[in-house]
Amino acid sequence: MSTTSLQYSPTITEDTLNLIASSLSQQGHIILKDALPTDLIDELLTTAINYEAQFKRAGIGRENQHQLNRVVRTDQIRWIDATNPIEAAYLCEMEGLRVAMNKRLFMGLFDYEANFAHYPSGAFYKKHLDAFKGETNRILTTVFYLNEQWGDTDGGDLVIYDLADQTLLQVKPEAGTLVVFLSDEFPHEVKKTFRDRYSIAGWFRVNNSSVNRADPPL
Ligand SMILES: O=C(O)CCC(=O)C(=O)O
Ligand SMILES: [Fe+2]
Repeated sequence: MSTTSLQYSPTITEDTLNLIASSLSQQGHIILKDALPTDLIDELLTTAINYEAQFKRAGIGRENQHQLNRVVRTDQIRWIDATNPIEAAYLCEMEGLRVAMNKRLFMGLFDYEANFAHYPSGAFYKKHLDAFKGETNRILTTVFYLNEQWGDTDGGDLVIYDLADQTLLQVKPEAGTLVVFLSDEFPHEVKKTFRDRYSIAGWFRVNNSSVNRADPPL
């Protein structure tokens, strides 16, 4: 089936979903190679490149901290547009993952937000956590890579640490690789890249009203 079809259905198998669930519950992270169909990867990469003009400098925290932001990260992002069939196909895959993790791990994941990211040569993202315990509705991070034939000297590795700052994993941003980890447990960084590096970063979230708010309100 064409990935541009409106009838797109998720392709991740039950076996793989079981593997993801058991790995998340035991280690809190998983790296999957060749996670999605190659024609979808190609179309996502083409989409990212074609919409280059819409990418904006990525920020962290408040806008008035932009100087600081440039020290922390130098990538450019564009939020996923669900009206584009290619991007909708990616969201459909992630929706399958969301439902499967809720069913297997009772995670209560409510929705998903995601952006394309472009790291031009020289770009990086210093070590950070995507979420802080009790302060966020981001629960589970996903990163999906779109880069064909990533070489050993191309840089741009994702390095994942534990909360004691020990290196756990080093991941090449190779097309088809999907990384999933608990957002508040794994500091991570993107090493300086030496060629254009394209990815989709996303976060499964719990319902906002269940975080940071008294229930019922006082
Ligand atoms: O692209 C990556 O490997 C990770 C990106 C990341 O950490 C983020 O966008 O929060
Ligand atoms: Fe991150």
